[in-house]
Amino acid sequence: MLRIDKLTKRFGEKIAVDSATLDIDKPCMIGIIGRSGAGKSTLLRMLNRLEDASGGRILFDGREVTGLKGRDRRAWQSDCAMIFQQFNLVPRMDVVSNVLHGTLNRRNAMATLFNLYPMDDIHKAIDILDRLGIAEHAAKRAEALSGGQQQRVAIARALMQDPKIILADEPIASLDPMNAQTVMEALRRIHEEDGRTVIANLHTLDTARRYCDRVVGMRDGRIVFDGLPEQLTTGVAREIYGAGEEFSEAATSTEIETLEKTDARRAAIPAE
Ligand SMILES: Nc1ncnc2c1ncn2[C@@H]1O[C@H](COP(=O)(O)OP(=O)(O)OP(=O)(O)O)[C@@H](O)[C@H]1O
Repeated sequence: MLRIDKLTKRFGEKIAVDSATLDIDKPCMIGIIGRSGAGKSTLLRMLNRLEDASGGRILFDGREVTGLKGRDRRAWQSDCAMIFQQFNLVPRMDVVSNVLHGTLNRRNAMATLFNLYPMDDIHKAIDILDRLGIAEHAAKRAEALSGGQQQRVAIARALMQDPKIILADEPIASLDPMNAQTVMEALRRIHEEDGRTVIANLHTLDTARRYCDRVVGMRDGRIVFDGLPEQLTTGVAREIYGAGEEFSEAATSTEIETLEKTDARRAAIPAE
């Protein structure tokens, strides 16, 4: 299905992604972990062709996408929709219009200029919002919604493109634990119910373990781990993060239960 072959990105002297190779042979949910600067965002941006590769290839269903230009490149970008940490919505625009923006690639300039959307698309947008549990907010301005709701609007906009792959760059990094859970559950459902592949950069290990079928670890631009969530032991995590004995998973957690456990443990320690 998706093959990444020795994909490399250089920024001057800096090698941000160093000969990354990945084979995804069936739809799945993949979490990419690694410390800040490991190359996770650059890898996703190359996959989506927001960034050109310096070397290597990306193949989807046997077709090379690394060199696509113009309309073909835009078609590929529709096939692998991207969502971002900061949602990238138009804050003052209503939720439905933000979702309909997902169809921009296939609409002509005049229709876009006058905000003319086919009725079918409007119904589809509302159905998607309903599926994500936020249809009641359809008429509100995006900026009036909570972070978790805004991220679900961004997911709805991505789904409007009917993508085969969803690339999520730190989708929950700006969210509180409750909203983070809702967004991760939405991404998981989209994978399970629609058979879409989801590749998400995540900064917490327990999120990767809990929601993903496969975890990829990056360090200094290289893929240093590619395995099942249960293989991601604390020792392996230390290797990926280049951390010592002081490395604590709970400290990086956004999962409600882990936080509660940590809080309970803290509460049990008598004050000095
Ligand atoms: N446009 C750019 N120009 C120069 N260097 C860049 C550029 N984009 C990324 N880099 C560098 O490439 C390396 C990888 O960055 P990248 O953002 O992919 O890492 P990351 O793992 O996603 O980190 P974070 O979690 O902080 O976003 C970093 O050293 C970064 O400074």
